[in-house]
Amino acid sequence: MIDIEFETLQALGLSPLIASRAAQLGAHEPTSRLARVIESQRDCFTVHDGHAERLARALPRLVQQLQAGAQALTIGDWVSVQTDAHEQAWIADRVDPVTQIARRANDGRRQPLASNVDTALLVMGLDADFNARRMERYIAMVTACGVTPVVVLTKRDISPDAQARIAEMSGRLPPTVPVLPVNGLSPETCADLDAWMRPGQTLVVLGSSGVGKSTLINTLAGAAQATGGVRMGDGRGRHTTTARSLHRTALGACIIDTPGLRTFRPDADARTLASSFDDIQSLATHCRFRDCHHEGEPGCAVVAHVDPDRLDNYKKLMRDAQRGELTALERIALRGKWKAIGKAGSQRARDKRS
Ligand SMILES: Nc1nc2c(ncn2[C@@H]2O[C@H](COP(=O)(O)OP(=O)(O)OP(=O)(O)O)[C@@H](O)[C@H]2O)c(=O)[nH]1
Ligand SMILES: [Zn+2]
Repeated sequence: MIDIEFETLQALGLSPLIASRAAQLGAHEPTSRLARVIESQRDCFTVHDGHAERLARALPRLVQQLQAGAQALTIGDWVSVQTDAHEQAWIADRVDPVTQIARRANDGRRQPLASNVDTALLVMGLDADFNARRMERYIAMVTACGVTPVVVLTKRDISPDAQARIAEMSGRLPPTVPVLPVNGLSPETCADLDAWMRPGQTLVVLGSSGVGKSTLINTLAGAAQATGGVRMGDGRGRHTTTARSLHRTALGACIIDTPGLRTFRPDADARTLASSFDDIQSLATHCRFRDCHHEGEPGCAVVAHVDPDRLDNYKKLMRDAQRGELTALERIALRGKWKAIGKAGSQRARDKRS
């Protein structure tokens, strides 16, 4: 069995659930240690075992095993690391993640963004970046992964439309989703986020490029230096967001930085995605017709109470997700059908002209 120093590793986000899963990993080697992936490059990882960080590669056996399950190692994963005779560190096993945020790449492949995350800080600027629809999609994506969404609206100090935009966002989201307007540069932001930053917690920061993700992390982690905490992921004291990295914060939580993320295709089915629109779903039970499409039917409770743009966004997300659930063959058949319809249409147009 692998040796686990719970207290030491809790500072890196180890929870009792992950520790019990890790305890079931076979220790192939006496040198095996539990560690967390705190930075991921292309095929090399920085892992931290609570004492020191080091570079490690994954054993080809593990890479193949993960690939077979459409998985890959990613930042936040807990792994067992062994050292060979040349002092090279190898990742031999991975603990099944408790949560994982993933998206679908354009080619349909599953792309994990971060593992073992409790809370996602969904960062959006109150300036030109502001887009409530995109925020709803972020919320659906992380909720579907079992991660708690917290909306962080940055640049409240410099945006003339801040008040109206804060009201718009809080007005259309269900009250279960916290909306926090902040000035990411101000240390007061730490207090606003206090509730999600307890020791053992892991947060991920998601949002478009330039919205203030790094600024927020610097503010949250910066205080760590004052209290003697360790800042990880970047030994040079300068922050770059070309790769993902995990940082410790003053309050004991870990926080994962990601490069700007504008578009994503959620990796979840329609029903799972719908869970972040439970306001719509519970209102739908009050519609007069059981199969109401909320498109102007009489006695529709949804249209009467939900922001119309939010409802549109919900419908679009459901359509996208259902499309995503089609198998490759079904997609080809569907494309063939549309092509045939298009051809028939242009033939009709030609017939008309001649
Ligand atoms: N006034 C003000 N400026 C902010 C705030 N948040 C971020 N900024 C500024 O916005 C710019 C972009 O912030 P970053 O933290 O680099 O943005 P990012 O999201 O990490 O960007 P990427 O690394 O490209 O993904 C910087 O000049 C910050 O100083 C805020 O709340 N108020
Ligand atoms: Zn209805």
